[in-house]
Amino acid sequence: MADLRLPALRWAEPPEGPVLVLLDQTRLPAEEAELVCTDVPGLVAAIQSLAVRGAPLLGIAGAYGVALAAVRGYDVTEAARQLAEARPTAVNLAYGVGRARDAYRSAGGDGAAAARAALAEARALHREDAQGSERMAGAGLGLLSELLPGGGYRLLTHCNTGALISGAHGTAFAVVRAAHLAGELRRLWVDETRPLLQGARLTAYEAAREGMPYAVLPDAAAGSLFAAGEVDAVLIGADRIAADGSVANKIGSYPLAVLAKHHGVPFIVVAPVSTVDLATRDGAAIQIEHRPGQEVTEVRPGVPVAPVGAQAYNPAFDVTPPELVTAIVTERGVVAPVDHGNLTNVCSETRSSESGTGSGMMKA
Ligand SMILES: CSC[C@@H](O)[C@@H](O)C(=O)COP(=O)(O)O
Repeated sequence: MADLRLPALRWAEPPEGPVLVLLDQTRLPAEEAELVCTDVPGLVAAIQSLAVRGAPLLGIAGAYGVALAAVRGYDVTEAARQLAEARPTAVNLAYGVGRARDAYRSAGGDGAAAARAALAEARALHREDAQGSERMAGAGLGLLSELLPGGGYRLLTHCNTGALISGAHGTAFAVVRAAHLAGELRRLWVDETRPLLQGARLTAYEAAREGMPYAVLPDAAAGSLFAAGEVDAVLIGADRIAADGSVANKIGSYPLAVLAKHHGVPFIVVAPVSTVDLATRDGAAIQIEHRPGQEVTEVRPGVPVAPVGAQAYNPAFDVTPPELVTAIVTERGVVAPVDHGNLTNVCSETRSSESGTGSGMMKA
């Protein structure tokens, strides 16, 4: 079964008024339950609790959140500010919020027509994400066949990057899925992704629904897997890519990049151009979200594993420097991140170039 029974997110207009309906990711895989957001504080809470999460979907949710504020007659500027600040690392959130807010302002900044413009922009972003996901899947599969001509890939992924974070099949997971559909996926290694288990709970859920050959491993077991020669490539998504090609992604991505380099394995980042932030100079300038210590000291909310009062270090993301990244797959093609001109070029490509799914490294 290819697709989720419930979409990751949908706009609905029941008689009581428009709402944004989220598939509550905190309850997966035990149950597919929806969470209905009627206002911006509710959506901000859903973003912060990770009921809705993953960089591309945060952008889409943020855009719909602005539309929700607009159609319900709230202060759109303030709503946009609250949404954009809900989580700091994934640049897509501020990007999606900004697009809907700008559309609202361009349509007069008040009233029904402006609200319709914000909603239309959110829907456009949602569609673009779906189209971009398909292009990344094609480009990523092309890259895999170039890098690993023998086929039969054993791929390692981290966190969750599939249909749960996308209007289609996601970022890195869309490439894995394309490999599976092409009959070339021998094994998907799924990092459990401590502490919130996006891999064990969500990626395994998606892989199972797709009928993939997959196995979950503790993050700390990745080294032994590389040492045993069981990994052909690492595929991850990104929350923000700085101008120098540094990649912020879920905590635990950087150690995988170091392992991949040590073992001569390609480390591939799959992300839409909206994740590239040319205004952030380098990795050191990326703001990393730090989350409550209880996510580490408790095995689940209210069930402690560490002694009472234990301190915790709980960054949600880390930064992988460009020299450890083999390639960045975008919807506009594949770039080598160490050459700074490549990222600038791929971001400034005209939309007409988006029809291409070429997997060749773009020249700076
Ligand atoms: C979904 S594409 C890339 C990233 O957003 C993803 O890998 C990730 O790190 C998500 O983190 P999360 O804290 O679950 O929102």
